[in-house]
Amino acid sequence: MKILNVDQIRALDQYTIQKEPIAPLNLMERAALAFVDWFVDHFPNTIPTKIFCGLGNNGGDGLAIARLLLEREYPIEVYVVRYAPRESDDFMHNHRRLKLVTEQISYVEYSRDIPAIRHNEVVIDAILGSGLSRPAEGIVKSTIETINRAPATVVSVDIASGLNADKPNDANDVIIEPDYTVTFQLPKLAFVLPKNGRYVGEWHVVDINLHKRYIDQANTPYFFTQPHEARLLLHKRDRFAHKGTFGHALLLVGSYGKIGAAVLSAKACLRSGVGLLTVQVPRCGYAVLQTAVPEAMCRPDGHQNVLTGVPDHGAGEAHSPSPADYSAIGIGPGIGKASETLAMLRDIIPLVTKPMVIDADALNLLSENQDLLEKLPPNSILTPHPKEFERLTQKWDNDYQKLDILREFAKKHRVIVVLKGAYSAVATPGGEVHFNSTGNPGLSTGGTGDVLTGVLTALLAQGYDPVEAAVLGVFAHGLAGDRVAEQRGPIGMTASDVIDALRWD
Ligand SMILES: NC(=O)C1=CN([C@@H]2O[C@H](COP(=O)(O)OP(=O)(O)OC[C@H]3O[C@@H](n4cnc5c(N)ncnc54)[C@H](O)[C@@H]3O)[C@@H](O)[C@H]2O)[C@@H](O)CC1
Ligand SMILES: Nc1ncnc2c1ncn2[C@@H]1O[C@H](COP(=O)(O)OP(=O)(O)O)[C@@H](O)[C@H]1O
Ligand SMILES: [K+]
Repeated sequence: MKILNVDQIRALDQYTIQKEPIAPLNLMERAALAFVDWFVDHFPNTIPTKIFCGLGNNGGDGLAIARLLLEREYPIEVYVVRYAPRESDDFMHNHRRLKLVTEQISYVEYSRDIPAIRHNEVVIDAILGSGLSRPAEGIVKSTIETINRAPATVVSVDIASGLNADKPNDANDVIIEPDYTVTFQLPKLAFVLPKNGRYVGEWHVVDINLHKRYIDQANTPYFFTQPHEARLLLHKRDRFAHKGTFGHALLLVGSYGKIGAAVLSAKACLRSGVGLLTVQVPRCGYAVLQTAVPEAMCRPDGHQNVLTGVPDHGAGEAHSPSPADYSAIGIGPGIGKASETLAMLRDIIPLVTKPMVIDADALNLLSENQDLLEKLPPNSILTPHPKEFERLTQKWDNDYQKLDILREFAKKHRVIVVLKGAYSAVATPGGEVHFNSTGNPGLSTGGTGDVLTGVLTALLAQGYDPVEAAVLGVFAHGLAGDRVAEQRGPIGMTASDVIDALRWD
């Protein structure tokens, strides 16, 4: 699903009005109906509901929503926040229509007009929508502050009043902090950015049938991965497949005290469909790995505690792993930053020609030795969390600047970057960013990143296109986390649970 900017959303509305064609007022009615369908599924018509409307089309939506909810016998009170002398045409139409069915419209011009809001009430916020052009001030600001202080449940129409849909807000902007946002047709970029969490709440997209042709043709770097889109990426298995069909992965993982990371990534790799798996761990991890992951072959490193890439000659290993023997290589979980391990990276990276997966301390070593970035095989997948990404690049002032840095980095180094977190962002060398739709805060626990490395390495080994591997792998990893959260709640989730919950159908 595409994420469009405000100008494009406005153009999409106009395109729909002209090409469907549909009168603007009827389009507003369709939007209000879609909101109301969602609302009646979530709130019974016994809860007192206050609707705050601005004077633009978001306010017009609010008035239409009020009328439709009154028809459904919701106890509604309507407040029009009069911040300006002029209303939009469709606001005025809906105002007239609403006045035919209720006397209950109040006008908020001064602070004393703002009603008290109690805890058992619902507030519908239709003050300002995507037409926001400046920070909330005066009576708009006071109303927003009152709503934010109130103990009620708040639902924003389209977008929280005061929140910019596609650019940063100022630190002292006053913005509605809703429990829910019900948005029209497509998500806004603001919804997937960490700093906006409290200004979005739980968000839902409702379909209002805006014109598909415009959406199909619209240019945007931003996408939101939906379940059916991820599922389309999944390779079907041939009835006559054999284990050679699904590639041979090599994981270079673990150090003394972090062999668990090696085990987690290895298990996840096997649970993600790889044909064969070899894991190289320091000698101290040999017995652990052979016991915990019997399906994997294990190459002990020559070093007792850290990876050096030099084989353990005592174990009959004559050669360092030759990258050409493997269909994909994953490096990083638990490896630490020993100088011998850096030397291993320096040896191996220039020899690898196929895309590889780079995570954790391998990323940190790259940050400190940026010349290595130039040597990465094109389309390699880097999986930093925000701190690791900052070390690779620079500090950012806001989430939008972070996205610019992310896209620039992926383009410049011709790599795929999975910037992890809620709505993990997969940036491609072509400049696109795919935000993931699965996952939950239960995944914020040690080892889940190691699991992701195993998943992605398995997909590359099976011959997935690297961008598709990243989008699909991140989606499946988050979905596994969602399954665990559903079964046992998010709080007690472990990385091992996530591995067990991986499914590929
Ligand atoms: N155009 C359409 O066909 C549709 C529009 N829809 C609704 O329309 C909304 C966008 O409508 P508008 O473009 O009228 O935008 P708004 O409803 O956000 O209002 C914009 C108006 O408020 C003023 N304004 C902006 N920031 C302000 C501030 N901080 N304080 C006071 N006034 C401010 C602007 O100058 C403009 O006059 C969407 O969010 C959505 O709710 C939906 O009905 C779907 C269809
Ligand atoms: N709030 C969240 N919502 C969704 N996914 C999350 C959230 N917090 C963390 N995750 C996911 O959990 C994983 C954590 O990875 P990482 O930070 O590398 O952990 P570790 O290094 O302990 O393995 C990433 O895939 C990330 O996207
Ligand atoms: K709003």
